[in-house]
Amino acid sequence: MLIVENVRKVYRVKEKTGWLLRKWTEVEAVSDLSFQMEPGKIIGLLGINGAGKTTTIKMCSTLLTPTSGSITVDGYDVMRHDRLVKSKVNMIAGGERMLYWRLTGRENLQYFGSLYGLAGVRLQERIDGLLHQVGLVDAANTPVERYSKGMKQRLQIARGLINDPRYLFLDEPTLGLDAPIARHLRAHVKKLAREHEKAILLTSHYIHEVEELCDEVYIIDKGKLVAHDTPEHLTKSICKKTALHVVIPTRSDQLDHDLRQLALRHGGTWEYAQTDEQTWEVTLRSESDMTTPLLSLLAAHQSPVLRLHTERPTLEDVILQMAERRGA
Ligand SMILES: Nc1ncnc2c1ncn2[C@@H]1O[C@H](COP(=O)(O)OP(=O)(O)OP(=O)(O)O)[C@@H](O)[C@H]1O
Repeated sequence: MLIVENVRKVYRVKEKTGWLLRKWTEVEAVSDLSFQMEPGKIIGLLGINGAGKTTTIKMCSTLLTPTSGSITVDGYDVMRHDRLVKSKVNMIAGGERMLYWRLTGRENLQYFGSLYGLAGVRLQERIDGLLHQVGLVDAANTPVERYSKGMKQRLQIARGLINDPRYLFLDEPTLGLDAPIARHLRAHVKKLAREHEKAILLTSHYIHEVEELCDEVYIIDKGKLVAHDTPEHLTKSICKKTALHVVIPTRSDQLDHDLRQLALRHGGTWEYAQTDEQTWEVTLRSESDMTTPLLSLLAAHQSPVLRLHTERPTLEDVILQMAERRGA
């Protein structure tokens, strides 16, 4: 297990206060944060503002020292046993950083492997296995500058797995990738957790990706934990309202009145939108299901129903709602 307990990180920065005057100020990037990562599970770390995600990942992977609190990896403190911890963790970032473009895919992996003390036959076998796993065997001896975006990202994965880490941090792994490549990569991430028993922490601005992959989600704002739950529970507990959309051919004053009454009785809201010259879309939002009373009401008005669909809230709605509440 990787256990983060009451961790705080304060950066000291020099600020200009006058023509030649400078003073030191403190920025609290992470405040009293606690969470856990366990093999086989994917957790999401989502931020509302410049929330402290990167700072947290850097502390967990020994690149930054926490100001206070503790981080342990399989019982080893990240600062006191940093060499041992380094062999158990790794990070994969999105975009095109962290690779040497002039070197081939294989040479990149040889270089990064050597940083972990790997060499000889053991390193070659590991590289062959990883190139196979990410589908880059044929491109192994091609310079990375000739790789497509998707190939570079697959090489990033191989690089992140070079030390066979138990704990893997994925920082925006699908940033800038086309939809089919991103989908392929998500499937690979799932496999790493479910079949290879990796403990994965994912940060992503693509909320649907978090919803699809993560077993649990931690939401942080300005370094503080504001919510922790499964994506489903978070959605249910924070965005309770389901939207019911119905398309009808006519509207009348009496129908408007009755729809308003229906929405009020269910503690919900209602609105109309003209979809084209002949049709109207009514949207009713409420915590309770209004499908049956709505259909009865429309039947009583002898109004045909051209289309009806229900829209359940998503994790994206949760984040937007939280950001609005906190004035982000
Ligand atoms: N080296 C640094 N020195 C001073 N302040 C920093 C430093 N790195 C980050 N910060 C500040 O700490 C806070 C958290 O930054 P961090 O990069 O961890 O957030 P983040 O959630 O990764 O943001 P984003 O999603 O925008 O990358 C921000 O207020 C940022 O300005």
